[in-house]
Amino acid sequence: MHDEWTQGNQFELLPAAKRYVPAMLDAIEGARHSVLFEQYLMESGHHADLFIDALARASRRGVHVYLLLDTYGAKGFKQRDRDRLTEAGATICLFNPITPGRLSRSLTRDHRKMLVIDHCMAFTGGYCITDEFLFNWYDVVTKIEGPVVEDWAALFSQAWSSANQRQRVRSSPVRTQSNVHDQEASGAGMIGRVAHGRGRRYQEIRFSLQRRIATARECVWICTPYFLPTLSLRRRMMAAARRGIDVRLLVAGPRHDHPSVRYTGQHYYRRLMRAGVRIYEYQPTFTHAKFCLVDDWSTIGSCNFDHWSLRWNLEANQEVISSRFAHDMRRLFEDNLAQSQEIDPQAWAQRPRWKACREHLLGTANAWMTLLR
Ligand SMILES: O=P(O)(O)OC[C@H](O)CO
Repeated sequence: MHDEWTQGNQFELLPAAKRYVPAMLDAIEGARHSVLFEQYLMESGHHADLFIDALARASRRGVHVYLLLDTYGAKGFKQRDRDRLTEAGATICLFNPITPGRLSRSLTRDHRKMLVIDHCMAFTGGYCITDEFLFNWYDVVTKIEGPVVEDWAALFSQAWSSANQRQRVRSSPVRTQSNVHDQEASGAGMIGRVAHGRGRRYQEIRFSLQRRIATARECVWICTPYFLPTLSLRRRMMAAARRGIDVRLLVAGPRHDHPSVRYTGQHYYRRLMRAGVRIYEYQPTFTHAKFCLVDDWSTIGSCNFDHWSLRWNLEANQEVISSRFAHDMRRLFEDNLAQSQEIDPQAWAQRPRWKACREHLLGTANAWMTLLR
């Protein structure tokens, strides 16, 4: 079950849409039994069309296709596109319809991004299905094979059941035979687990990262587009840097899709850098990727490690313990860092006063709004 470690897995990093989109589409084309597709943000457009066409084709050749979409995130996914899928035989379920007058309940969103093929291959990462992701933004996905794929499927089924209790969609995701046991028996491959989060009720992704940082021996490298960290995460990053660990933070730079989020995150730069954390802002485009490396432990998935992810959302990340995968992750980081601008602490201290005021105001407002420590 998810949150438990399994052996005998294979993980492959697929940086940039030109790598992960064809890989996911090929996997859908090759599906024989089932496709489980869970996504937060899905908007009609060219990117969505690629997936709709592949999913509809799969459905027409008898593959069971299930889409679990977040109601809020899918508001730009047009009815005619939904019809194309359902007319081909796919089943769509919307997670947590907005309930007027029930703000707290409505804030819970399904932020996960996953694709599971025939219970033997899965994909997760930060990607969403909008044209920005295809043409302009940078993201990273991991392809997953091995026993841990069953845990991704189980997580999907759980969310599907809970969403359907409210909507009474009759069919349920099928289970099919997979090759996981062969792979497990072979003993080859990497150790991995699915870590998930359900708002404040269950925060394993958050605590897992914090535990790893607290016991790091060499490096703590974190990449997130929306750096709105909890106090506990900041404290652990600073403590690690103070005891000589190589702590680096890679965040989105000037091409941010929500500039105010960037300025809010900058509120924390001075203290982090004073503790020894090195901060980089990605330059070529907006990076929406979410992955971390702590020694030989890695995590990649939907979680932004921000208040929103931790307080309200359903999240899911792939965690891996493997020196081979850590090597790949390190190379990915190094490639991204080479395209980033490192913040110079002295130059930062001399930035215009109005910028510091802007960060302070936004940072204070954020702290008051979230009240999550
Ligand atoms: O919530 P995320 O991390 O999937 O990001 C979604 C887009 O940034 C919305 O602007």
